[in-house]
Amino acid sequence: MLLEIRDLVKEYTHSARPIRAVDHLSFSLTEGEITGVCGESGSGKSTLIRLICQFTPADSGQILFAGKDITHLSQSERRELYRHIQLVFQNPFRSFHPRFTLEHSVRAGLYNYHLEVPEEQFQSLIREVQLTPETLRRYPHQVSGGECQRAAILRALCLQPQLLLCDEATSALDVSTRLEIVRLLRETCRRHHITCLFITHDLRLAQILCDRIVILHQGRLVEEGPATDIFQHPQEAYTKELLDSLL
Ligand SMILES: Nc1ncnc2c1ncn2[C@@H]1O[C@H](COP(=O)(O)OP(=O)(O)OP(=O)(O)O)[C@@H](O)[C@H]1O
Repeated sequence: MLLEIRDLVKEYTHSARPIRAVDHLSFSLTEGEITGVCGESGSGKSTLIRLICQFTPADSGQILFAGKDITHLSQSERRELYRHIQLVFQNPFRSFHPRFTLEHSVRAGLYNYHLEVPEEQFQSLIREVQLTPETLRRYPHQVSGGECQRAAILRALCLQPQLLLCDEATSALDVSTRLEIVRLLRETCRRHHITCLFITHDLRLAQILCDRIVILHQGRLVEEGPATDIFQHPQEAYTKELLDSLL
């Protein structure tokens, strides 16, 4: 197992009514697999990502990465962790500095970790994400959402992460671009043996992309299993409801 979530709990207490966004959640990610975490708005998907990345502290439970407890890390340990766990966000434009070219930002990811990718390999990765050196020399406002998201995938890829976390990484794109990015993610993860956690409310995309599916509802795990089982033989009423809403 590359990532294990064990009995994880996160409650937001500063609102009038405390909200348990993640409620005794347990599941794990097998190395090299793409797991889709699916649920409606408010089911706790983004909170889960924030907990894994340590953007917010867990109340209880454990997160293990490659067997190591990463639930509560120091700042320097967190920095080291981010080399191995890369994130692709929903809005590609917000994940790049507007005053730097895409290439500058992609290479900065490497400088930050004192890493070097031989130029030939860098050019090959650019081709792999179906960008051109010319597009990379542009600023974020000079490229399309799809191109910007490809650059975000390239930036992650350059660091050779073990785990890629995608938080609604295709939601801000139009339908055909969404499919292209999903295919790119699938091919890239397979080729580089990257484990992927793909957070989405879009079950159709999860069906195309994912090996395994975890269904969340109000912070709880409703059902999990191989994607084919979940889509062809859902066991839980809530999963059936979600699938019926696709028809
Ligand atoms: N910072 C916060 N403070 C208080 N409540 C929060 C906070 N962040 C999220 N919540 C609440 O926690 C619950 C889970 O939210 P979360 O954003 O994790 O769900 P989600 O499945 O990612 O939803 P969406 O798909 O709409 O982004 C929701 O009820 C939300 O209102």
